[in-house]
Amino acid sequence: MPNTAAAPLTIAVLGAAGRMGSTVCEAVENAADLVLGPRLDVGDDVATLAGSGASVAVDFTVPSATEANVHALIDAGLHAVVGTTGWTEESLGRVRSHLAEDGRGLGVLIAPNFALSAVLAMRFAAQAARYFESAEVIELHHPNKVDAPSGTAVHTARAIAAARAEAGLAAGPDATETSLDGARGAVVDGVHVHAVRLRGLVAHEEVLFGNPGEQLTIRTDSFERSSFMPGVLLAARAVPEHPGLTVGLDGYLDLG
Ligand SMILES: NC(=O)C1=CN([C@@H]2O[C@H](COP(=O)(O)OP(=O)(O)OC[C@H]3O[C@@H](n4cnc5c(N)ncnc54)[C@H](OP(=O)(O)O)[C@@H]3O)[C@@H](O)[C@H]2O)C=CC1
Ligand SMILES: O=C(O)C1=N[C@H](C(=O)O)C[C@H](O)C1
Repeated sequence: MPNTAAAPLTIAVLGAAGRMGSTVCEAVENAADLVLGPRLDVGDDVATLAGSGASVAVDFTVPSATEANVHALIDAGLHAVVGTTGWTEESLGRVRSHLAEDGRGLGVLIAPNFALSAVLAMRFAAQAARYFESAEVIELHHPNKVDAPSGTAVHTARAIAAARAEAGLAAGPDATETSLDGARGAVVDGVHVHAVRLRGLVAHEEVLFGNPGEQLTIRTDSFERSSFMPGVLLAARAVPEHPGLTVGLDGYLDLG
């Protein structure tokens, strides 16, 4: 929904020179109801955003910087939309506490993936998880990606694990003895996650489910970073209306 408030929302961008940050700047500039505010990169002080006219900041930086950025944004009185990966239950908890202590009703959205196809894939995977003996996640990305496994894959695996636990499912069958470390990928809450890095890829994920005699594959593909922009802009417009911490864009969508 476009922002129809009297004053257009001014959006600051952190990591503005990066692959995602530069795409966000372009998308904001092309949105009639939004104004592009300060663009921050390495070495810029987030505190300068206080009084800059920006009310929302979008962060696509690096996992090692994003938590400090969010705390600084809260101190500066800005709502935050965060796509950067690397969040843990502990770091999310610290943001939740900071927002409660701050008491100004600021909103923070932290989402591992803003592409609608990925949001739906995560939702469908969580729904399917209870019905299959086996579940594994394969994420496939461009080779310049700094982290592995992807934030989306971690989020997907955690959701599958939670749904399996709720349904009382035991660990998936696996009698393999590995002769090389890493052969079975990383294990996130009991779910195996495999990371592929390949030139030509952008951002992709397959969630594999298996039962005797049948399989289900859920796949999402982002071929271009433009795929993330409708979700980022939706979040930037909506975050002032969602005080507190929200994890996942589905928290702003009516997915039923
Ligand atoms: N949620 C989603 O839908 C998506 C999430 N992502 C995630 O977004 C993040 C960024 O990805 P991507 O754009 O590809 O990465 P890039 O490396 O292209 O961009 C990151 C940018 O952040 C800058 N930067 C690093 N530290 C800081 C800091 N402290 N303050 C401000 N800027 C900083 C970097 O500068 P420099 O290069 O000079 O270090 C760089 O310009 C990753 O965590 C990625 O996983 C990516 C795509 C979609
Ligand atoms: O670094 C990327 O490119 C992406 N990062 C996010 C992640 O780690 O899940 C989202 C998307 O997969 C693209």
